Amino acid sequence: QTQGPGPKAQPQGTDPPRSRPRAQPRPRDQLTVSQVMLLGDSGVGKTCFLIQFKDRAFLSGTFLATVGIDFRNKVVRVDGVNVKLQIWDTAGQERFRSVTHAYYREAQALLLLYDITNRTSFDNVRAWLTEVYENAHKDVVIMLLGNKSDVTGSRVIRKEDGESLAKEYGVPFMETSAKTGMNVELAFVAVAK
Ligand SMILES: Nc1nc2c(ncn2[C@@H]2O[C@H](COP(=O)(O)OP(=O)(O)OP(=O)(O)O)[C@@H](O)[C@H]2O)c(=O)[nH]1
Repeated sequence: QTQGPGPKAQPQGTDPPRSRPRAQPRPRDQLTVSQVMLLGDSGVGKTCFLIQFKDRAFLSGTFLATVGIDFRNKVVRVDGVNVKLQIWDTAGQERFRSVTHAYYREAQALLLLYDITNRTSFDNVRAWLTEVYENAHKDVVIMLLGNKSDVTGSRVIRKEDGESLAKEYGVPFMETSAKTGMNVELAFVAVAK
C-alpha cells in the first residue's frame, strides 16, 4: 500500500531549521566611487566634454571659462560593476592653478585634453604632465585626449602626433569630440575600468 501525501516527519537527530542568511550584496550591486579630474589648457573643451558625457548635449558657440573648479557625478557600469565617477572640471586658466593643485592628490584618474586645432594646447601637454607627476598620486591613471576631432578644416595636430606623445609618456590616447560625442563615454569608461 502506498502512502499518501502528508507532513513529513522530522528526522530524528537533525538540526532545527535555521533562519535564512541575510542576503549579502553581490559585487555587481556595489558602488565604487572614483575621482576623475579633467585637465588641459583653457578652451580645449573640458566643460563641453563633461556636459556631453553627463547630459549628451553640446552648447555650441558658447565659451564660459570655468572659474576654479566645478564637479558632477555620473554612474557608469564597468564589467557588471557600478562605478560612480566624481568628475572635477578644472579651470585651464593659469590664474586658477593654485585652486586646482589642491585636488591633484585626491584624483584617481586624470583626463588630459588638448585641442587638435590649437598647437599651444598640444605643446603644453608636457608641462601639464610635469605638474601631474609632481602633484598627483603615483598610481593615478592618466589618459591623453585630442579633443575637437570633429573639426577638419583647422586641424593642426595630426592623430599620429598625439599617439607618439602619449607613447613617449606611456599613457593611453584617443581623439575625441565633445561636439559629436565621439569617444567621450569610452574615455570615461576606460579610466573607470
Ligand atoms: N568643434 C568643437 N568645439 C568644441 C569642442 N569642445 C569644446 N568646443 C568649443 O570650445 C570652446 C571652449 O570649450 P570649454 O569646454 O568651455 O573649454 P574648457 O577647456 O572647459 O575651458 P576652461 O574652463 O577655460 O578651462 C567652446 O566654444 C566650445 O563650444 C569639440 O569637441 N568640438
